[in-house]
Amino acid sequence: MPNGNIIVTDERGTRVITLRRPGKKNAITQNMYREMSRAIDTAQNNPDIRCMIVTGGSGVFTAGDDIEEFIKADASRPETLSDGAKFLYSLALNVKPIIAAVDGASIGIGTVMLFHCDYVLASNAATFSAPYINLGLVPVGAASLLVPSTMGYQRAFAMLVMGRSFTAAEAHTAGFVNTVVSPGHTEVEARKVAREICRLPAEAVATSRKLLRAPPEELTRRIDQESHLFGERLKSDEAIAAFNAFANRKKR
Ligand SMILES: C/C=C/C(=O)SCCNC(=O)CCNC(=O)[C@H](O)C(C)(C)COP(=O)(O)OP(=O)(O)OC[C@H]1O[C@@H](n2cnc3c(N)ncnc32)[C@H](O)[C@@H]1OP(=O)(O)O
Repeated sequence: MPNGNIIVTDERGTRVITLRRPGKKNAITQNMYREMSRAIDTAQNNPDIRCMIVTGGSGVFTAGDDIEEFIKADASRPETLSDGAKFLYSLALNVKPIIAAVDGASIGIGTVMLFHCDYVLASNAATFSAPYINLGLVPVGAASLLVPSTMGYQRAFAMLVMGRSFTAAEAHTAGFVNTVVSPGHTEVEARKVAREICRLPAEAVATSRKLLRAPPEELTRRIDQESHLFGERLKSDEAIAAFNAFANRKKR
């Protein structure tokens, strides 16, 4: 069932996937993961869809996984969070170019997702972090493979092990943002990039893209390894203390 927090529209060969949960900074629930997976999976064999755009609209990309769901999840049953895991597979197995439009904060899975995308536009108000460490967790989504291979070990260490945030300019220098634009302009620019891609010969795009990317089986193997460790970490004292601190932060 569509939940209203993910809006999917098809526009002249481009599927636009919009996260819309403004009251929660676009934090992603398991339902939202399901909707995003469906949008990506159903594009695979649809010849009318040439590329996709993922956007959070203006002001924020996403605050990452919904931490309230982590708190509610039964740590002995990691499958309660399995839609997130399936979404990572959808990204790894996707064969069509994805353009990301990032305006504002991109946190956790929001940032990891970008390393599976093909073209990333950011506003100069964008920030990028993957602060798994601050929650006592470890990276997911093949981040431990893709992040160092994209921007080098030391920058990856700062992001994934130290939990540092990157500005748009730093992300551009690090190589995972193609273009930095003014706030409020990421979607317009993403549509221009989409039109450019849609004009290219589709089969040659698909084959060239495949040559550039890590093999899907390598990505899914790393996703599985990370997910196993992530499941272990979810039960840890460090993670439980961090989730409770987030839940109680406004009560103090
Ligand atoms: C496997 C993948 C794992 C991950 O993705 S790990 C990363 C998880 N995400 C985070 O650690 C980020 C947590 N959120 C924040 O740090 C902050 O928020 C922001 C910096 C994004 C924004 O701060 P501010 O502008 O002060 O807004 P606000 O009052 O904190 O948030 C507005 C409402 O949004 C809810 N919210 C924000 N992020 C999340 C989240 N990740 N999960 C669940 N809810 C979230 C809040 O609670 C609040 O809601 P209410 O107004 O009802 O109190």
